Amino acid sequence: MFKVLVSDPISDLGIQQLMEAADVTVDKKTGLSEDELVAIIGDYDGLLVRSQTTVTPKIIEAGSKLKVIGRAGVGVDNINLEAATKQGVVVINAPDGNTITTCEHAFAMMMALARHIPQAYAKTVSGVWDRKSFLGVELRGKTLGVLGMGRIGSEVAKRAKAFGMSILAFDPFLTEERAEKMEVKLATVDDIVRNADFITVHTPLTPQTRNMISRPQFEVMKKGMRIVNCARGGVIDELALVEAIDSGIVAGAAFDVFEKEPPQADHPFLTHPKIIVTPHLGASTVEAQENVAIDVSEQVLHILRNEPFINAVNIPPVAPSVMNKLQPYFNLGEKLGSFASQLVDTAIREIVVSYAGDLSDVDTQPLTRYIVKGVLTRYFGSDANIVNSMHLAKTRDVNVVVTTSSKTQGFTNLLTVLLKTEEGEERVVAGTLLQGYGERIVQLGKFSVDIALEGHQIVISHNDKPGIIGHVGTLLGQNDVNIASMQVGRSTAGGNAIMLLTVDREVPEEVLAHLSSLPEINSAKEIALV
Ligand SMILES: NC(=O)c1ccc[n+]([C@@H]2O[C@H](COP(=O)([O-])OP(=O)(O)OC[C@H]3O[C@@H](n4cnc5c(N)ncnc54)[C@H](O)[C@@H]3O)[C@@H](O)[C@H]2O)c1
Ligand SMILES: O=C(O)CC[C@@H](O)C(=O)O
Repeated sequence: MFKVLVSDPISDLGIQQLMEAADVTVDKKTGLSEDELVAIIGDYDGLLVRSQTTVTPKIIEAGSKLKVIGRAGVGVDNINLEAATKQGVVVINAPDGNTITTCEHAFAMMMALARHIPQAYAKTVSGVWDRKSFLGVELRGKTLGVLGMGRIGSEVAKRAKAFGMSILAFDPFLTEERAEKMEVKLATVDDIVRNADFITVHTPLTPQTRNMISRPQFEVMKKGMRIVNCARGGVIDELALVEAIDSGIVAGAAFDVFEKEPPQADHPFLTHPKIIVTPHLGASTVEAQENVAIDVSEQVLHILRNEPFINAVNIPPVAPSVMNKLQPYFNLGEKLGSFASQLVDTAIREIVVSYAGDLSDVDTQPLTRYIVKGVLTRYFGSDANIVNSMHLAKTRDVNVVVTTSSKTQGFTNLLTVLLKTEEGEERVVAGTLLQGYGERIVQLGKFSVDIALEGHQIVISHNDKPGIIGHVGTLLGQNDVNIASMQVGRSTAGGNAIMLLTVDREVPEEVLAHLSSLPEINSAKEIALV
C-alpha cells in the first residue's frame, strides 16, 4: 500500500482518482512547518503540494521512502530539485491545467489597470461618488509587449488581438515563422521596453529573467505605460518600479506575484495608489485547480506503480511516441547494465552504450538512464534509480558515453554495454529483444552466445579442452544446482572459451570457488538478474 501526503489545499475532486485507488492511502495535513513535515515524511511514498509548502532538502532527505513529489501547478520553485534529483525522487508538475485561468487573470489585471477598477470600487463602497479621478484608457490601438511566449504568454497575445491591440513579443524560442503564424511581431526586449503601452511578463524566474525589467529599462519606457506581472515575483524589479511610477514614467502596475510571498505589511505595493495587487490568484479557479490536481494525481499514481509517466521536471521530457518505442527495451537495458557490472572487479570509470538497428534513430536518453541504473544498482542498491542514475554516475566520476552503430550483427535491435574500469579491464555484453523470445544476451566479450537474460547465471572463462563441461555439470549437480540452459562460445578450437549457464538458484560462494579451482578454468562468476 502506498501512502501519499497532501500538504497544501488541493481540489478534492482533482485528487479523487488518488483517493479511490485501492493501493493508495491519502493523508491531508496542511499548514505544517518544516520540522513537522520532517517528522512525518518518512512514512510517505508520495508528497503532493501546491505553492504554500516549501519542500526543502531537509524534508526530502527525511523522506526515505519518497518516490515522487507532485506539484499541482506549473512552477516548481518551491521544491528543491537538486535534493530531489540527488535522492532519486521524481518531481512532476501539471504545466497545462492552469494556462487559460492564469492568462485570464493577467488579462483581467490589465483591464482593471486600464480602468482603475479596484481603486474606483474602494472609493465607491466607502460612500464617495467620484467620477473624475478614474479616467481610464482603451486597450484598442495600444501596443502590448509580451515577454515570454510560452503557454500563458501565447494565450494572452491571442486575447489581446481580439481587443485590437498590436503585439510585440519576445521569447528566446520564438521564431519569425511562429510569430507570423500567431500574428505577433517578433521583437527584442529593448524594442518592447521602448515601444509598448502595456507590458506583461510570462517567464519563469531564472537568473536571466530576474530583474529583467529594472531601472535601465524603466528609464527608456514610453511615458504613461502600464505593466503587469502574473508570472513570478522578481522578474520586474519591485523598487525600481515604484520609482518609475513616482517619477511619472509608469502610469500603473498590476501584480499577482511578489519577490517574497506573502509580502511584508510595509511593502510599498500595498499602499501605492497606482499599483493593484492580488495574492497569487493567477491559477485560482475551480477549473484550473481541478485540472492540475487531476493531472498530477494521475502521474503520481503512474510513478508509484512504476508505470511510464510524463511531466517529470527533473528528467528530460520524452515525447509519447518515443516513450512507446523505448519502453519495451527498458528491462533489457537495465538487465544488461546489471549483467555487465557483475563482470567487473575494479572501479568502473566509463560506461559506453551503443545502440544499433531499431534503436539507432530514436532519442535513447531515457533508455540510457535505465542502463546506467542497472550498472549502478550493484553499488547503490535501491538508492540508484532512473531519476538519479546519471547524476550518481557523474558524482562518482563515471563517464557515460552513448554511440550509435550500424553493426546490428543481423538483429533488428542491438544494445551493447561496455564497461571500462580504472585498472584497464573492459567487459562487454550485448543483448537484443527478440520477438517471441524476449530478452536475450547475444554477445559476451568477444563471443557470440544466445541465452535468455534472466535468473541466475554463471559465467565461466576457461580453456577449450575436452571434459570441462562434464566437470562443471558434475560439480553443480553434486551441490544441488540445477542447470536450466547452457551455451559455450570459443574463439578457436583449443583456445579461450566462455561457458554461460542459467541455473535455477543462487550459487553458493564455495561452489563458485570450487568451480574456479577446476583445471583449465580461469574464473567463475555468478550473475544475478532477479
Ligand atoms: N500567477 C500564477 O498563479 C501563475 C499560474 C501559472 C503559471 N504562473 C507562472 O507563469 C509563468 C509562465 O508559465 P507558462 O505556463 O506560460 O510557462 P511556459 O514554460 O509555457 O512559458 C515560459 C516561457 O518563458 C520563456 N522564457 C524563458 N526565459 C526567457 C527570457 N529571458 N525572456 C523571455 N522569455 C523567456 C520560455 O522560453 C517559455 O516559452 C511561469 O513562471 C509560471 O510559474 C503563474
Ligand atoms: O496557485 C498556485 O498553486 C500557484 C500557481 C502558479 O504559480 C503555478 O506555478 O502553477
